Amino acid sequence: MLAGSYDSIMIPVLSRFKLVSGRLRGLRLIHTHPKGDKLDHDDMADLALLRLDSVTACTMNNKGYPLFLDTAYILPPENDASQSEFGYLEDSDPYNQKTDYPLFIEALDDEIQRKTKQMHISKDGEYAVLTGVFKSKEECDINLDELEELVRSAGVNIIARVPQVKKEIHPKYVAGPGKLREAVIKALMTGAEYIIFDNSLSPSQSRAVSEFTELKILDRTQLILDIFARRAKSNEGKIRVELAQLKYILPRLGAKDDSLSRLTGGIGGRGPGETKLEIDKRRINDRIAFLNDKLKKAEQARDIQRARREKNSIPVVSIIGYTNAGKSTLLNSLTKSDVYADNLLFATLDTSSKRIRFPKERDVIVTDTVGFIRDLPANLAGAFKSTLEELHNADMFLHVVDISDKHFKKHIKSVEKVLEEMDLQEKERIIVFNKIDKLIDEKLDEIRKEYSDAVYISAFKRASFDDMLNKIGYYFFKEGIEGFND
Ligand SMILES: Nc1nc2c(ncn2[C@@H]2O[C@H](COP(=O)(O)OP(=O)(O)OP(=O)(O)O)[C@@H](O)[C@H]2O)c(=O)[nH]1
Ligand SMILES: [Mg+2]
Repeated sequence: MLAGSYDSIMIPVLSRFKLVSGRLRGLRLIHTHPKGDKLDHDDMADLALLRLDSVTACTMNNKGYPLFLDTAYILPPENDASQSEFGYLEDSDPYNQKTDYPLFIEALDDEIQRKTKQMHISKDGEYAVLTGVFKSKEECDINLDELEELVRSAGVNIIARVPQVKKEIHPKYVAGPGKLREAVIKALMTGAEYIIFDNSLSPSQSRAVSEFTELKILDRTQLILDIFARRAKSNEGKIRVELAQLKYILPRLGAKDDSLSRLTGGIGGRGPGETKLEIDKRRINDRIAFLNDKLKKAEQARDIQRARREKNSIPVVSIIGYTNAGKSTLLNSLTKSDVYADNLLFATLDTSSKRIRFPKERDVIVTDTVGFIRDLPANLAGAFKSTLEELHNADMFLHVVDISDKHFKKHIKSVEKVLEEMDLQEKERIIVFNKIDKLIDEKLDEIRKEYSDAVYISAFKRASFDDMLNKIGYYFFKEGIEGFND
């Protein structure tokens, strides 16, 4: 029971009635409209955003007796977007209600659950609605395609995109409140647990959006962190990821415990360490200090290792390139080894080094690296400095490019930008166009004309490596690879 003023009531946080995706809240709102209007825009917003079982406005006559009941409820989701989202009860006489309410809602809830499940292609896993604000339609498509790959790599399914093309971002909510509301409703309607922003959310935006909805909110940085957290294998890699996660969370800690648990949860609760609800800033700071200390020790160990390798003066070739270009696959076929490669972004997070032997027993060390990505969030760029710093020790880069990706030119640019930022642009470099098996001949010829210096391979087929190996051989030993594959 809530008492409001003449023209509004405040609905408190409904944490006692947990929101379960693809279901109704188990709560109906019946309230008076002293002014005599029927259900208005705000009522419908509450119905959708709070996912109430139903909302009823009761108008009254001038003596204060109930006159008319106007009741709306959420309809089960339809694949047809033009379908209405709400239904209305005919039952409007306050003194003669005919609806068996519990029965009606139970049936509706079942139907919503059934229809929501039908919309989910895969039975397992969680679903996300993607959103973001983009300067142009083109930027929107490219970024959302990539975000979709990232989300998929994090093991989450995508149910819808609700983007906004607009020059300016909304200072508080990033997307305009109307757009955010649309995304939230879409998520609730489709049983999605997440709303994922392509934009980076500042701490205050992150808090504002988390207060707007009970759904889990992630931005691109968090998503990448989450993927990193899953994949990091080495001691140092794990420390760096956890540090980046903690530093990300710290300024976002709000007053509300509830949003805190959602912020720190990450996907499937893979937040940093064992930190859950009870974390506070002090404990996070303690943990950061502890990890920094551990990191220093790990770095010292690595420097010793590296110094040892440098003494050997064996040429080092580093395989670099955009994420998912096929770097690890190439390393595997090149060195007949078994480094983890998968059709996921950031499959590789720790560098691995392998040797290949050129004729006359000359060795070359080949290293695999973490994939590049555009606008790597600043705190992450730092986190992976160690991985990329090894690039300074390389004598040559193989810049692997997935030419079957329609955005491959953009990927080349992103990689070159990172090289420039790291002052590595002068290093010897071979552009290796990979996945030629996925292209038709005409398209391949076209690209060959444009990039005549590049070599063309399929990382699956060693037979396609001759050109590349010859180039490497000539660069280091002034000699090709005649007899290399014998
Ligand atoms: N068709 C085709 N697929 C390839 C080729 N090379 C790699 N792939 C596939 O591309 C996907 C990515 O390969 P990875 O080797 O993991 O890519 P990566 O560059 O190491 O990716 P990250 O470590 O995530 O940055 C895998 O599914 C590979 O099987 C190729 O020549 N042809
Ligand atoms: Mg890899």
